[in-house]
Amino acid sequence: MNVLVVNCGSSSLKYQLLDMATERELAKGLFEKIGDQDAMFTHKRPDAEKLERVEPILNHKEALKILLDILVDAEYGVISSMDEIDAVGHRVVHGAEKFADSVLITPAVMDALNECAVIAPLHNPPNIQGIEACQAIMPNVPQVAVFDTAFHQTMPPEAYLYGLPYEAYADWGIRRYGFHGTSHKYVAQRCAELMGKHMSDLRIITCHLGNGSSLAAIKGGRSIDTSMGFTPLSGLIMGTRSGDIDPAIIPFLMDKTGMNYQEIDSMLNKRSGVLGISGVSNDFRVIEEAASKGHKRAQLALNMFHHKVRRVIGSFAAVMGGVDAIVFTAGIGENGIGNRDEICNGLEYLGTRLDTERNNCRGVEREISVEGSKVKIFVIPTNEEIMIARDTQRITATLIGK
Ligand SMILES: Nc1ncnc2c1ncn2[C@@H]1O[C@H](COP(=O)(O)OP(=O)(O)O)[C@@H](O)[C@H]1O
Ligand SMILES: CC(=O)OP(=O)(O)O
Ligand SMILES: [Mg+2]
Repeated sequence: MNVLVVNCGSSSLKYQLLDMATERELAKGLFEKIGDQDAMFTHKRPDAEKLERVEPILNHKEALKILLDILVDAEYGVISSMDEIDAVGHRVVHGAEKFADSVLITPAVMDALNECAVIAPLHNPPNIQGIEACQAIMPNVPQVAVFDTAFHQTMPPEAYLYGLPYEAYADWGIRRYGFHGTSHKYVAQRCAELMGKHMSDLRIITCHLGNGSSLAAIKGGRSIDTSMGFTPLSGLIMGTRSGDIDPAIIPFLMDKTGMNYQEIDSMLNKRSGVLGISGVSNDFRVIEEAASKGHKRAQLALNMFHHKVRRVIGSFAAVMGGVDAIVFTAGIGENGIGNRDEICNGLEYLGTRLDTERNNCRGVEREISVEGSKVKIFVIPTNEEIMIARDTQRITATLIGK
């Protein structure tokens, strides 16, 4: 069975085509800056030259058309006709309490996704556009939605409820949902495999540190707490998102500056985080470069990020009654050698001992704690796509008889 995995961001589309008999990656690629005149398209199959193009791409539907043309292209293609795509799996960021598992997309599911879009305005609308575009182009191919929120549905109420009047939850569904669940689940499973243990015997803290960042406390294979909340805005300080702030700051700012709630929302989501603190960039590579040249606010942004990650690690060790392993993943977690070093510096009280030699790596799967460290530390490149493809196969297998 060939599964196409589609991950639509606000201005990007990442894809992978996988042969599920062997879980082999047939092709993968990325569209960036969709909507711009100079949108970028990169496509790669393991045995061929990488294709890179810059061209105007209007929207996600157009990106999907280009993608399907390339998949059957004589030079860069990997299948001879679109009939060889058996199913499509989509990343959907917010599924609220409606979805504790992946689902086959039906008209009723689409209605539910549209309802959830209200609480994930940055993420769900592009996810929905991606699904609709695929339905228009491949009307007979089954589509599956895989939710960032699903893995965290095991959190107990004391972890997911906010200290608001109970009606906020009962009437409006206001609670912590948590995100990046597919990534947290994948790296926790790999961590258990690398340790030669069952997830049920382990307490793992997974650190997904990318443009959006979140940590999860995974005890006995279940997410019992996570740093993101009702939306992906809360928790750690991120690229452009503030992370946790005192909610009283919002009415205070509205009163003092005359900003309306849309302006506040835009400030918190797009102009805050390490970008807002450093004034330099949301990209950690650029911030590190500036800090190394003595830019004080760039260094401050890095210090704040490390401090906040350490703070959450400490609190998650507390809620799990200890920790057996810490895993770093996503762009910064996989590549940020200095970031991992700074974060682990001061965690020794938990029983962690980072090996600086082993930590000198990027994008590889490896243990980075010293031999015999009581708490193991790992770098594990995430693979949300394989998780999405596996769920898509599981859910559509009987339907398409493969
Ligand atoms: N070598 C590196 N060192 C530090 N940070 C890096 C490195 N490579 C990538 N990153 C960071 O990873 C982040 C993007 O992570 P990623 O997981 O791809 O995010 P997203 O999926 O949210 O777009 C960027 O902020 C980038 O700075
Ligand atoms: C949920 C979330 O924050 O996703 P991303 O990191 O892709 O922005
Ligand atoms: Mg990501």
